Amino acid sequence: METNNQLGLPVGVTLDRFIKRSQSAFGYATGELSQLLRDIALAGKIVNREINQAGLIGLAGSMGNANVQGETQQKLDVIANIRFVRALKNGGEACAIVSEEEEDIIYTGNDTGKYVVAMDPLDGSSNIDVNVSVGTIFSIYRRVSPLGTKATFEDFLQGGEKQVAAGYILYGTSTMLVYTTGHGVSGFTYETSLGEFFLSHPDIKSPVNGNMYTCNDAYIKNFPEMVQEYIQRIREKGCTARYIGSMVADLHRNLLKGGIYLYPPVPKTPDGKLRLLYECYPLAFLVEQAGGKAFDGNHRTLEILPNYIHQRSPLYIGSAAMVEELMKTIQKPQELT
Ligand SMILES: O=P(O)(O)OC[C@H]1O[C@](O)(COP(=O)(O)O)[C@@H](O)[C@@H]1O
Ligand SMILES: [Mg+2]
Ligand SMILES: [Mg+2]
Repeated sequence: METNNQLGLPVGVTLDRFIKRSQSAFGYATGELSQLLRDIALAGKIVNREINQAGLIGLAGSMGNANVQGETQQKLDVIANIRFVRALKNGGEACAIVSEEEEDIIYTGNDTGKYVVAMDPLDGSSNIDVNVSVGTIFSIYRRVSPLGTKATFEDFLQGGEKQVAAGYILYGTSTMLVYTTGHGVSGFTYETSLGEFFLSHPDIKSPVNGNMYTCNDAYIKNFPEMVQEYIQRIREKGCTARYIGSMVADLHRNLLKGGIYLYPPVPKTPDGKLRLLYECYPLAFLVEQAGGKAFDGNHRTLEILPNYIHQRSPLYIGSAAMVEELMKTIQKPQELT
């Protein structure tokens, strides 16, 4: 029976039992982080149900207004945001939230909460109405501001290496929760009739190499020259292209099968499109924990210093050997000068 060798727990164990065992094994003994992970899983179950029935319960389509990113908000972007904020408020462990869907810090009223959460409530919004996989991404920090006070920007701008937990929920052919607390990566599959997440992917290790690259082909001609050179070279080596357009779904495939996801700076988004706090950092933490790598073209993603809660960043992430080869290619001209 395949087990999570660090905890010795078999496939099929419930998320709750896994969290309990992790709490004692990895010393986050006071239980608040465990409860926070449970609150996120609970909100994920509710959002899963609403995504599945969106077309029946009037949740398809756009809200008609734009979020802080200037992107049109889909109804499910807003609903997912409401569900996660409510679950974190009621859970009591998070004192504040940064969400893709809201400009400012969201105060939960739990000023004694030890944690702050940055989240992308619904990732892959362009795919919502066409029944293609979408996701939720979350990142958790222990606050640095004093307990009992209002959280501050500093609590969110600690840098990717200060994350205590991160992960995603993938609403796909099956619904999965995949997360890390810095002790490896485990995946749980949601069993709808029992309403439970069960361990299905213990100790996920990303293949060192892969034969898939993932980027929006329409933008390639505007990619940095060396990135274009790298893509051309791996194509000639037989790499195939896969692009769902929902980062969580694309990353999950590459995490399990091997591959590289690229979202370079392009004229439309010169700083990259993806958001550092609730897309790049959490996925970089998770991919590194699975043996992969993540860069912005110059720096390791987790070492990028944040200065704004909705800051964007280029992202190259995936199988270690593929990302390393890309980094060497990007840095080659600099070495030659
Ligand atoms: O449409 P593009 O430019 O290819 O961008 C697709 C990327 O943008 C995203 O949709 C951004 O995330 P949101 O949907 O949360 O805004 C990623 O999931 C996806 O990889
Ligand atoms: Mg997103
Ligand atoms: Mg989103």
